[in-house]
Amino acid sequence: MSALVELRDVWVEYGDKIVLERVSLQLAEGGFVAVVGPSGAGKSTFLRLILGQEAPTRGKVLLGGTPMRAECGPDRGVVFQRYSVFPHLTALQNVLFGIECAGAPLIARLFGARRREARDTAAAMLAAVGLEHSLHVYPAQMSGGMQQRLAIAQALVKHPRVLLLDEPFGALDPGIRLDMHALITRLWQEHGLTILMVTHDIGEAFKLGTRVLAFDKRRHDPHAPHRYGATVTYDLSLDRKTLPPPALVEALGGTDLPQRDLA
Ligand SMILES: Nc1ncnc2c1ncn2[C@@H]1O[C@H](COP(=O)(O)OP(=O)(O)OP(=O)(O)O)[C@@H](O)[C@H]1O
Repeated sequence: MSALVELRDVWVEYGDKIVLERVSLQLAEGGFVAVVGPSGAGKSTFLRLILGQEAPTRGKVLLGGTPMRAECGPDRGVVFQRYSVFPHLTALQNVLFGIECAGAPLIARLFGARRREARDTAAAMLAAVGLEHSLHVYPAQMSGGMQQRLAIAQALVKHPRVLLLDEPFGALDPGIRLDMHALITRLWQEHGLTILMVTHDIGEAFKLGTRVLAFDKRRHDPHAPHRYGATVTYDLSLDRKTLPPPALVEALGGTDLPQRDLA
């Protein structure tokens, strides 16, 4: 069986600046892959490649064995750290909009029984993320955690083959982050999702991921930092006993022990 996502010797360059180089990897269906690396290592660029927002300058990106279309499709959902939701729409309207776009791409509006069905689906998705009492609330009236729950509902309602999360919990307070960890783990298990999550928090990566990818530069030219790009420096499949290698913790400038359950 082919991998859900495959990168073959992918490079991303802007002019003479190399951001990513020689990235080859496969992502299996059903995995929860956490992506870490120092700031500027190309983690978001990697996510944008899989989202179809960015095309490789060399190499290939395949989705389900076929070359990725250079556009964001409904088969990929995305949640960013902030601003993933439409501020002028209520929670229900935000999620409903996603269903209407998929069901009626030209006018983004459904009518009659189809609209009622879509409304029920949107309300059920909001209940699944714990927002059943906030259907008619606007994002500006919500806490950061509620907005991220809404963004996740909005992404999931289209049943994406891959859910891409770019620092989704980075702006949240520690307690709310723990609630969100529990939520995303439950949704991943219940919906059989394939998740790719960028995080700056190595503890979060090792707690949630079934696999951790670290991006960094293998080669440096101090006189021309743009000359070499980042690539995958660690690719770790995790079981419950896996701890981050000390060299990786040091590379990320962190000393925190991961919160992985080692019982
Ligand atoms: N459109 C662009 N033109 C030129 N350079 C770009 C462009 N987009 C990204 N870059 C550069 O690519 C590099 C990687 O950026 P990217 O945002 O992918 O890194 P990152 O690992 O996600 O960083 P962070 O952890 O700080 O969010 C950076 O040096 C950035 O300046």
